[in-house]
Amino acid sequence: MNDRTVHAVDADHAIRLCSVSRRYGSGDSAVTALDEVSLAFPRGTFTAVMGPSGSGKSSLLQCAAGLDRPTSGAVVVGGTDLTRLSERRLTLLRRERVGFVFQAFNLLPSLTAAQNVALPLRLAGRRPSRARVREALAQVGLADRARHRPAELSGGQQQRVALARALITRPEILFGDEPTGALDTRTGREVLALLRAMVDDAGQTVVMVTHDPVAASYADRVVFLVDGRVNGELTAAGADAIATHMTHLETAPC
Ligand SMILES: Nc1ncnc2c1ncn2[C@@H]1O[C@H](COP(=O)(O)OP(=O)(O)OP(=O)(O)O)[C@@H](O)[C@H]1O
Repeated sequence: MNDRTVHAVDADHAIRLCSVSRRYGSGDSAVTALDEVSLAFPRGTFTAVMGPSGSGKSSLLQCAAGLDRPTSGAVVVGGTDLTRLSERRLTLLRRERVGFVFQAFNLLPSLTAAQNVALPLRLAGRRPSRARVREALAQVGLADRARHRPAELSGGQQQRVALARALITRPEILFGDEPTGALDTRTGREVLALLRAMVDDAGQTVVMVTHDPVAASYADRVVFLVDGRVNGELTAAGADAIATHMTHLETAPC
């Protein structure tokens, strides 16, 4: 690829992983969690990452989000290779250009919903306007709960506050690690519908690790990992087709 092609590719993709490997430990106890994974996540798309336990899903998310450094390979976010950044610049990039939601909502209990949402901007030394916080809460349907503390909100509402907090910096990409794992079925579906709407209406890029075929069916594309390698993908697939594929991966002989 020449420079011009590289720029064109990066304009179309929120993030690219190029031959990313992550090894833990050394010698006899060394584990290869990711083995030369190359993947691109086009802007404005929703990707689910699935695979058997231990296949490398969390390692992939951690490396892609700049929370962990690959042993080798490159992670390119908006034209910047994360693996070459100093810790300080990596922290800044993560804070401003990447959003996260986890299974645990990780809200600060003593702060109101609005204060929790404003936190990433405050940590970045910026003073968030009330309008911007209100807009983020309205985006997740919680405009009327701004002054409530987490204990006064349902699990689904708390996860929506966490989503608003992740989106307040207008990140290039939003990562979710089992974001509906702690929610009941109906509430989980509401959060998934919200993620889908963020992609369709706001052009957000979303990458989500999940074990749930129904959750994965909200995505445009499902990428499957096995033993730290990409092992196929499905596009616009329903939950039944995704579940069948997963069963096949889990029962296939090595
Ligand atoms: N800090 C670590 N030190 C050593 N090995 C690790 C570490 N983190 C992960 N691993 C190993 O790397 C491999 C991939 O782990 P990872 O957590 O990425 O898988 P996963 O697909 O997310 O699993 P699960 O679905 O069970 O959460 C596993 O064999 C795991 O034991």
